Amino acid sequence: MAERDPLTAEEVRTNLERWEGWSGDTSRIGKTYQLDYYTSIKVINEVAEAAQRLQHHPDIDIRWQRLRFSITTYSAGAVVTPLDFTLVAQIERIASAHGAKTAP
Ligand SMILES: C[C@H](O)[C@H](O)[C@H]1CNC2=NC(N)=NC(=O)C2=N1
Repeated sequence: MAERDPLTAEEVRTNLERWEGWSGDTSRIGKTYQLDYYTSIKVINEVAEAAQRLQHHPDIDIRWQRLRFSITTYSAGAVVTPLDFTLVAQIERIASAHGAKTAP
């Protein structure tokens, strides 16, 4: 299984179960955090560094008290791949280090 090979629906489901608040399907996965704007900017900066290292970049939506990441592998045809979950792990590490909670 190469990092940019499409995951099956079952593989996506199994991977999603490991990460609180992440949801999606074989096309895209995402999570919304409850986090203040200023701290979200710090999180985004660190996630951007991880994205550069991985050469894999999340779509990001930032609002006053919400920060949402949405991920797909465009180069594989906008499907979910193992690389997306590698990025999830990085986002979770950074977000939790800044006290981010799963949005209700
Ligand atoms: C060559 C490689 O596909 C591209 O450089 C990278 C860049 N970052 C990327 N980010 C995301 N989300 N999906 C991609 O397919 C992707 N491709």
